[in-house]
Order: sequence, then C-alpha cells, then structure tokens
Amino acid sequence: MHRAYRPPHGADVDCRSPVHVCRARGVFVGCKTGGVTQTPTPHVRVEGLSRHFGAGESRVEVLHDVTFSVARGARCVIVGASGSGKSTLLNAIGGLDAPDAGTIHVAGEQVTGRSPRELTRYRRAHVGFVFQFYNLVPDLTVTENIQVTAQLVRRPLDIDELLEHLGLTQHRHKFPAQLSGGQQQRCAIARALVKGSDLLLADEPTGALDRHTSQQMLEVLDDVHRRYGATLVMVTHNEAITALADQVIELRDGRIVRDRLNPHPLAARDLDW
Ligand SMILES: Nc1ncnc2c1ncn2[C@@H]1O[C@H](COP(=O)(O)OP(=O)(O)OP(=O)(O)O)[C@@H](O)[C@H]1O
Repeated sequence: MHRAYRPPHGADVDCRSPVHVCRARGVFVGCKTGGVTQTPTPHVRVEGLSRHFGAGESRVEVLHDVTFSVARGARCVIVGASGSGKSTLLNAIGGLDAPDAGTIHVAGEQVTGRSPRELTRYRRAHVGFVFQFYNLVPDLTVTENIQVTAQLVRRPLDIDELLEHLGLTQHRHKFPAQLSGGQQQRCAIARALVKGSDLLLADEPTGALDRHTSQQMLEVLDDVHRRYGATLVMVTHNEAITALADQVIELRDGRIVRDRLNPHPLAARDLDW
C-alpha cells in the first residue's frame, strides 16, 4: 500500500534551521558547547568514531575520534578534501561499514555493534542513500528502479507523486542510459526517498554533474528536504555547498576541525558558485 508523505513526528517542514526544527518539536534546549548548539535528542549522534584500513606499513588511519550530532530535520554538510574520510564516515552512519571504535546512534537506536542482518533492517527502515554515480540498475526503467526499493518496506511513498515532484513523470519508462546525469540523479533521489526514510545520506550528489546541473540538483534536494522533511547529511569537497546547510562540519585528515551552525542558510537557487 502506498502512502502520501507526512513529516516525521509532526515536524514543521517549513522550518529552515535545525534550531527551529527542534523548537517546533519541543526538544531544543539552547545550550552551547564548543560553538555548536546541542540538542538532548539529536537524530544522529556520532561519538568517538575511529576507523583504519590496512595493516602494517599499509595501515591508514582514516577517522580519528569523530564526535558530532545532527538535529532531526537539519541539513548537515560534511566538507573536506579528497581522502579526508567523508565517505567512510557516511558509510558508517548508513550501516555500510563498521568502525573500529566509537558509537553511532540514529533516532536513539545504536547502529554500531549490530549484526549484518540487523544492519540490513536498520538501512531498510531508516536510511535513504544518494551516491555520486547514482548506482541505478541499468536494465530497469526509472519506475522499476524506484519500485525495487519501494518493495523493501510495507508502506512506501506514492511513486507517481514522487516522479511528479522530481520532474520524472515523462521519463518514467526510460532506462538509466537514456537519461541525462541530472535525471539519473533525480531518479536516485526518488529511490532514496520512496521508503519514507527519515534520514537521507548523500555522498557527493553533485560530484558527477556540471555546474548548471549541480545547481538544479541542489534545488531538487532543497525542495525534497522542505517537502519531505527528512534529515539530510551530505558530504562534499565543494566549499560553496556549505552555504545551503544548517550545520557545517569540516573534516581534515579524518578529524573534525570545525562544527558550526549556519543561522542563515541560502536557498539553492541563490547559491553563488
Ligand atoms: N576499503 C578501503 N580499503 C583501504 N583504504 C580505504 C578504503 N576505503 C577508504 N580507504 C582510504 O581511506 C581514506 C579516506 O577515504 P574516503 O573515501 O572516506 O575519503 P573521502 O573524503 O570520501 O574522499 P573522496 O572525496 O575522494 O571520495 C583514503 O585514503 C582511502 O584511500
């Protein structure tokens, strides 16, 4: 059975900052730590996260003691140079990779330390992924790509409605190879949203797109964020994109060097590249 989207727990989806979202939900307490406003019940809480790859001489320390929180309904942008550990961090939040140390909680539930089966259940219930290279199934049409994910949950969002919102209705019967990069990315966003997940994780969603299409894509993400109200955690190497965020986390060599709230996030159409 399909359902129309309703914002999670009655959150005010028109609110533009995590502070307001939290106020609307009555959980904002306004205490400040290290320049960042903390909330007692963040949607995502990462604590003391560390991750390395390899062994011996080829050992690479990728994340070091990473700690931060993201409020429900916020748009958080994690920015850093190539190799700074952004994807590794996003994959850990999404339950695709297990850290060496530290904990991750999403919606109050611990993600770290779960079995592969439990992680699959967690991803199905809570997480929508948008990847740089879309990861669409080439032999399936736009609608079928979205249906595959919709089938994973009992009450997916209405696919026709999603296609309409994302400007894909006229492309619904096309295969990925027949779409532009921007259309493929919109299909990937629809696929990520269709489960009704309240956490959207986007790994360089504009990375494979030209500047004009990137701007359009950010407008789409802006729109779906407002319309669907999910918490958005996006990683990018593009500093300009941080202007859209409610919260900006700067990662350098696997460490957080800055974590700040942005009281005046821009709309994507106003972004100056
Ligand atoms: N599975 C893996 N095995 C070995 N090393 C890895 C693995 N995954 C990531 N790394 C290394 O970890 C470091 C961080 O990688 P990660 O992809 O998280 O960085 P990133 O900031 O997302 O980079 P980019 O912007 O280029 O995608 C890199 O040095 C990378 O080579």
